[in-house]
Amino acid sequence: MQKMLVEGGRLLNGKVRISGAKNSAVALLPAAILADSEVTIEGLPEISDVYTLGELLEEIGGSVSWSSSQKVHIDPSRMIAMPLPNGKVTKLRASYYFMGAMLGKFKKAVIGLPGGCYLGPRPIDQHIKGFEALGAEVTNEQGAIYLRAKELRGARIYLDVVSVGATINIMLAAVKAKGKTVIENAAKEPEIIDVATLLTSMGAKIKGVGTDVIRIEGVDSLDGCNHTIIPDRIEAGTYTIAAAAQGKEVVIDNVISQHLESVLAKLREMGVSVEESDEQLLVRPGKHLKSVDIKTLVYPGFPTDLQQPFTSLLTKAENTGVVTDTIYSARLKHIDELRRMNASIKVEGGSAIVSGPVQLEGAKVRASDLRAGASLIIAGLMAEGVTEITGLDHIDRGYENLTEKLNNLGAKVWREEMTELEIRQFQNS
Ligand SMILES: CC(=O)N[C@H]1[C@@H](OP(=O)(O)OP(=O)(O)OC[C@H]2O[C@@H](n3ccc(=O)[nH]c3=O)[C@H](O)[C@@H]2O)O[C@H](CO)[C@@H](O)[C@@H]1O
Ligand SMILES: C=C(OP(=O)(O)O)C(=O)O
Repeated sequence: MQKMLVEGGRLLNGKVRISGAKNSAVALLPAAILADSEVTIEGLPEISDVYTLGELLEEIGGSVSWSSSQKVHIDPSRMIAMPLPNGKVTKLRASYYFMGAMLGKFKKAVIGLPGGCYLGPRPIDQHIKGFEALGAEVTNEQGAIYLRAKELRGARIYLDVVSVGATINIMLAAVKAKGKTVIENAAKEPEIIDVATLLTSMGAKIKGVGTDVIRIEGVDSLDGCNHTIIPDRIEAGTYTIAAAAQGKEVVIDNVISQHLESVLAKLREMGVSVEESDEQLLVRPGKHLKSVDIKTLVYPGFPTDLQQPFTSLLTKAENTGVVTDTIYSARLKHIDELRRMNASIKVEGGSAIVSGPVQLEGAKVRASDLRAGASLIIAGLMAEGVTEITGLDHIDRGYENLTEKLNNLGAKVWREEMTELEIRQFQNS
């Protein structure tokens, strides 16, 4: 088991290239199950979630071959409806996409309840509501979801909450259902459009993605295709926030800036200069950062996945900023760790009230989830002294070559093996 060490105080300068989007990748890979012939996906991020999903595709009989570290060929022709009640499915959130994809292809599936970041309860009732509306019988038996259908029939499905996962999962099941499916109050995240683009290249008939009403006309079969993934807006946002916190002049390369408008607007309000050009952002922090309030919302609002990194930045800003996460009200586990680093943050009525500016100090901290990890790394870059971060398996689920990318920008970040005592302390805490 490893820990990460961050020596604070160095200014970030130079260019960082953004990888393919995690939250697209983790849906595109299961979507390949639906095809009858080879699907090639290019630009995949080198992260553990992607490798785990590749292994799961092999477990159900898929042939998965890599022609480079970012390009995979999936031949689904020998896949079977193998039950996956436990094991690797519990290591990540997106294993829930095996439900929609296997239901669409085989009309049956057994999938253990997903893992992923613990951000408070993360129910999947809307996914199940959608599958049932399409004609599936769904039961929960000993922590695994059993789905069976004689046939899937298109239906009108209104989502009670706007959910990325439910929108994609229902799309996956509906593309091969008989007749028309309408998903109302659908989520609009760019990753949903990316998945619909792949499915359309496979022969699916989908209209309205990117709006809150998606219309799908079921087809009998889907073919293989080639697809290139979109850049990761959350990784891009993380480096943009890091540059605002501790940068001189940082170019964020391979980014679709429209995907980050809500975040860039808040950074500009704080006094950060962000210039947008083709596929790049040039970020220069202002001399004095002013605090702002942020409230996370569904896309195109401020993304919950950047709330934690942004909280770290606010410790450097003058005055008080209020952070409210309306998607995951309990996504506040980074706050105690930031306090260990001398941050002045109060939690009141579910909001974090960040007072600044303070000089953060290096400390031993734990990443309780993926973006808490990003938040602590950004705090470490700003801090005086060395910050030691444990819980790296979370960070590795979502950030490709993070130490290398930061060091290329002039940071000093490295990983070390933990001692047996440190591992015991980590496991018992
Ligand atoms: C793999 C992936 O893409 N993960 C992203 C996805 O997670 P995920 O797909 O799990 O998140 P959702 O969009 O589904 O969740 C949004 C909100 O709806 C609630 N909800 C969701 C489904 C459901 O059936 N019932 C229900 O009540 C959730 O508890 C949450 O409060 O979107 C989140 C919100 O942008 C991001 O933080 C995650 O990074
Ligand atoms: C919460 C996240 O991921 P997951 O849904 O995969 O746990 C995230 O990417 O911030």
